[in-house]
Amino acid sequence: MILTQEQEMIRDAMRDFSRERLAPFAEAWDRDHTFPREALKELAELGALGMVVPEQWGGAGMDYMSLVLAIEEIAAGDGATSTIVSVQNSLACGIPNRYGNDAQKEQWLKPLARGEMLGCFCLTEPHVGSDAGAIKTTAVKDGDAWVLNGVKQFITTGREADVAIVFAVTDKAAGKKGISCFLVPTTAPGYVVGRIEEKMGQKASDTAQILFENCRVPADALLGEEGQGYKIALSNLEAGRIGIASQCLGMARAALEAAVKYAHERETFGKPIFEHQAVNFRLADMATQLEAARQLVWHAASLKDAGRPCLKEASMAKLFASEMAEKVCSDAIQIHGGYGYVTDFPVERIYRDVRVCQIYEGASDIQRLVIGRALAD
Ligand SMILES: CC(C)(COP(=O)(O)OP(=O)(O)OC[C@H]1O[C@@H](n2cnc3c(N)ncnc32)[C@H](O)[C@@H]1OP(=O)(O)O)[C@@H](O)C(=O)NCCC(=O)NCCSC(=O)CCS(=O)O
Repeated sequence: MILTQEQEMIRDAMRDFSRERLAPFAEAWDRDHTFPREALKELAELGALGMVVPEQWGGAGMDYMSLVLAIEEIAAGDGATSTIVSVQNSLACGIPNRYGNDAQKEQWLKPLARGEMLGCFCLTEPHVGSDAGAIKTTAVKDGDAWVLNGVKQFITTGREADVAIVFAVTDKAAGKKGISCFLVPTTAPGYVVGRIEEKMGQKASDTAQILFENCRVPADALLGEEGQGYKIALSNLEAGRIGIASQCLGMARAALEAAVKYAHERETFGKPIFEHQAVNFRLADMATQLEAARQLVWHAASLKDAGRPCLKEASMAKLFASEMAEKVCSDAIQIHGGYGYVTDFPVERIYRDVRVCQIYEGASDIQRLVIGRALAD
């Protein structure tokens, strides 16, 4: 697939930004659990927080291909920042962009797309992850308001967000068709930030448990139709999964580049290890797997840009890219030997950061389930 000149320019600008403003700080942010607020502000100025939202609604009006290129570059600098950016674009902006009315777009989408606000996506619950249709959080109509009660789990940017997109049951008898979607300001009384998870990686991005304790929002907080929530969640996870797959490309590329550099510097048996065929072949396999994943991601993004269905292709891209990335990052550690296992080199952090890509926004086996179902059609 050949990129347009404009797409190449976006990629190059993001690459420069990532090298200067993300990569040099990623280790310290990880160590100190620092939320990258300043970097996000700068990314907002570059239009990277609402890339595919039309300009009319505060976005950059770009295509999905540009978004995946940007996410790859951001992830190459810092995996945690790329998660925040991916969730912001695909879910926090993606859902109101697609389902919001004009008033909701004015109030929420514009500041989200400009990056003046951050958003989070509250679907998963402590006992409900893959089986998303089984959520228990409720929203009950009370006069002119909705009152939400329940607990959401593993919410990216849950503590830092200004607005949450929340899925709750409004009609228990209707099953999955009784789930609705709400825009909840995080300042609403009853939006309570619970535990902040202590994670294996991506420590610069906050992952929170969110409690809804009689959280009262006005009637116009309902996003889309009552009962449409499950469909809204699943249809946007499709774009979310392309975003996660792009992150995998960036992190795997950073690990590959670190391994190539180290292989040129490190000598054994009288020559750089790059010249040992065992190492060179390993690097060749890593580069090939990475490129194969990139083609899947670009294919899914190009279908999305063409307005064509891409549920299966998005799942294929996420499945392959996330499993590829863990293997490439593991191989990068292997090439570094003992130095790959300590924090002096970036591959240790990247390996920890990339692991969750096989889990969030639909675990690998959920992607297999979606792909398998498509084979039956
Ligand atoms: C496991 C599942 C795939 C099971 O799905 P279901 O069988 O329960 O649902 P379906 O019957 O397939 O679909 C229900 C309904 O939605 C419509 N639908 C589905 N997909 C799309 C789509 N891509 N575009 C448009 N519409 C769609 C479908 O046609 C049905 O409509 P009708 O009823 O026919 O009218 C599913 O539960 C699943 O994907 N599970 C995984 C959930 C998941 O990924 N969770 C992660 C959440 S996010 C996270 O972890 C962190 C977020 S963040 O980083 O903070």
